Amino acid sequence: MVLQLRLIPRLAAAARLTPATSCAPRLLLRRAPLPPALAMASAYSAGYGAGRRLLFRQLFEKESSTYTYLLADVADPDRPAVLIDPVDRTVDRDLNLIKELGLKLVFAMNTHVHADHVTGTGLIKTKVPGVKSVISKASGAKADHFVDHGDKIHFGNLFLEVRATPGHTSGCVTYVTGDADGQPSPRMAFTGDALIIRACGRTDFQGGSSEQLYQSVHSQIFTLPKDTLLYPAHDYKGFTVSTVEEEAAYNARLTKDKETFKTIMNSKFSQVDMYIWFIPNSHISADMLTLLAKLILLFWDERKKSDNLVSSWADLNLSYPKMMDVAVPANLVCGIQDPPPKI
Ligand SMILES: N[C@@H](CCC(=O)N[C@@H](CSS)C(=O)NCC(=O)O)C(=O)O
Repeated sequence: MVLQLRLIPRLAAAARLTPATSCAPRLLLRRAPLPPALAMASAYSAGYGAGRRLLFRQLFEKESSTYTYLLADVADPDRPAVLIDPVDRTVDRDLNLIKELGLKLVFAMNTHVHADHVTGTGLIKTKVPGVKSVISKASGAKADHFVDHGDKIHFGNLFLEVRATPGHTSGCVTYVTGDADGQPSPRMAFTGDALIIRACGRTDFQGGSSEQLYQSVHSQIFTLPKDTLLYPAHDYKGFTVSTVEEEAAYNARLTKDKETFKTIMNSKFSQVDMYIWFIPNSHISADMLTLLAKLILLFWDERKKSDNLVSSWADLNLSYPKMMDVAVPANLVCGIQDPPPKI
């Protein structure tokens, strides 16, 4: 009896029956099991009824804590797929998965020019002919296809809408699943580094602007339906997904008013500014200078705590990404130089 009860929900899922109808064993056995690929697709897809066509995977690259996203229309006979923010180090893993699932990769897209890892888009193009790389026009990077705010990227009967969300870099975009019948429900937003779960991307290089980032998130992400699933390009704390409702309530930086947000985002600079002012204006020994610097930092930390401005979640004390000098120039050309022309 116990065995039977355990089996019924599984069989019902395989036969796509609701639990309410699953109590009739006759019905359970009438339907042949789904072919493995389709059964897998429905287990990891979103949407309802005929719109149940999205296959979705979240993939992780551990050196840079980057998420790559795979989306495919498995109801289309060609099973067209897109990859968002692939990393060069994990290209083979991603392409093997795509092959195993019988998908046809059409677009390798970036949310922005990354500073902490080399994009996999160029490498993918050398391994899978016909794949087109995609990035925003505002990024200034090279690609096959440039997007602007409001554009749509179609793969089969699914599409992603492009929303400009500058601030982390001047060319950042968020890709959002379509708002139409047959598109995934709830919607899904791939925020790049504009929004990280309970945090956001830094704004201290690559044309970053805290003013712009605040505006971008509040106007382009927090205005999406509350149940929209948010998928960032990075996570450093072990989170995988959030929602608009959750981030609008609990994001340690973006729930603050704009001026407080700007203070949080620029806090590292405030410390640096103090050193820059202090050093040429002092005639004291190096030891004394170090002691004073420590006292200033201590005072600064205490002030932050007492102001209750920033929780440990929000605190920005970031050194430049280790790979920045390599990653940025490489990512401006799709992560890989074009092969020299054959003469
Ligand atoms: N330590 C890492 C870089 C960490 C970092 O700066 N992450 C960026 C996104 S990648 S440019 C960021 O915006 N972080 C915001 C945050 O609050 O963590 C390395 O050396 O690569």
